[in-house]
Amino acid sequence: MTLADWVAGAARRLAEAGLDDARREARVLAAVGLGLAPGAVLTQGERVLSAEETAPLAAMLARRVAREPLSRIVGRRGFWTLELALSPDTLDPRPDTETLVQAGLDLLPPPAPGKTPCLLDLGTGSGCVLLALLSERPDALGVGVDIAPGAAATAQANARALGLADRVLVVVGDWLTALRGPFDLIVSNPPYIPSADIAGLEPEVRCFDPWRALDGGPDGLAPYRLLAREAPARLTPGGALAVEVGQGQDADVAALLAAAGWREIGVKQDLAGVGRCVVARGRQE
Ligand SMILES: C[S@@+](CC[C@H](N)C(=O)[O-])C[C@H]1O[C@@H](n2cnc3c(N)ncnc32)[C@H](O)[C@@H]1O
Repeated sequence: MTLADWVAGAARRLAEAGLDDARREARVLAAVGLGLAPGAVLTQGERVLSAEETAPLAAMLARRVAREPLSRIVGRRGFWTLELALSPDTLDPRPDTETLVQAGLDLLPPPAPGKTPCLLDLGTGSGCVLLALLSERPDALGVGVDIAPGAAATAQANARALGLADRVLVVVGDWLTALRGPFDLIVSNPPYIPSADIAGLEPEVRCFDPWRALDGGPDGLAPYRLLAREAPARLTPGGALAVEVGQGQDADVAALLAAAGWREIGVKQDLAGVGRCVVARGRQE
């Protein structure tokens, strides 16, 4: 079988499995499985594949037909400027979450001699948000918290692989329970899907992202209520909070922060113009 034959057959099976971009995905699977640059799949179409080459490709194709996301099959995801490892306990980081990174960077005080900004990322998952922030701010230290030990281990491994481990502490914990702070910036992309909506999500999400990374309680807002109540005591005076929100949740989250006494509340939009992130400052004193 040639590479072009394999790609054509894989694209057919992926289309039958309901994937929109089946041909491109088939090419990516072939490139990853054979260790080729994506363009080489097109230029090497006549290459004859050996049985040693087609067996792992078939295994990868079967996983994608079962709607496992490509990033999980490959085990890695590009986020911000970083390349991150994933594990079954981590959410697959989404491009929209880069809005939270930018919001966090905008809220931090500018670098100053003798100052070490301290950041906290609640529900760190792969560590994507925290590590992106630290990669941009070499003067800062960061703590990542996750309730899933496997996620915390992956975040720590990502910190090591990116050369950031000496500025990162990852702990297993339940939100703010074990932490006193104070932090200059708290960021979080908490689970925010209303529990009853999870069953209706795409298979890539409901079958492969961990349930704890999705379930935000009956109305999806439970983690924001907790953060609105408990985060102020862990911030430096004038310290800031930035949280990612689901589509349509920005006004509700802004309102519950306002009710809890937060100041300078604002909404940041993602590239599609969706209110994706709510920012606020804690007490001045
Ligand atoms: C939506 S995911 C975000 C992961 C990562 N920050 C990202 O943006 O890709 C939410 C994360 O919160 C974690 N989590 C859920 N409940 C938690 C809790 N009670 N305390 C700490 N972390 C929690 C989940 O394990 C998951 O990693």
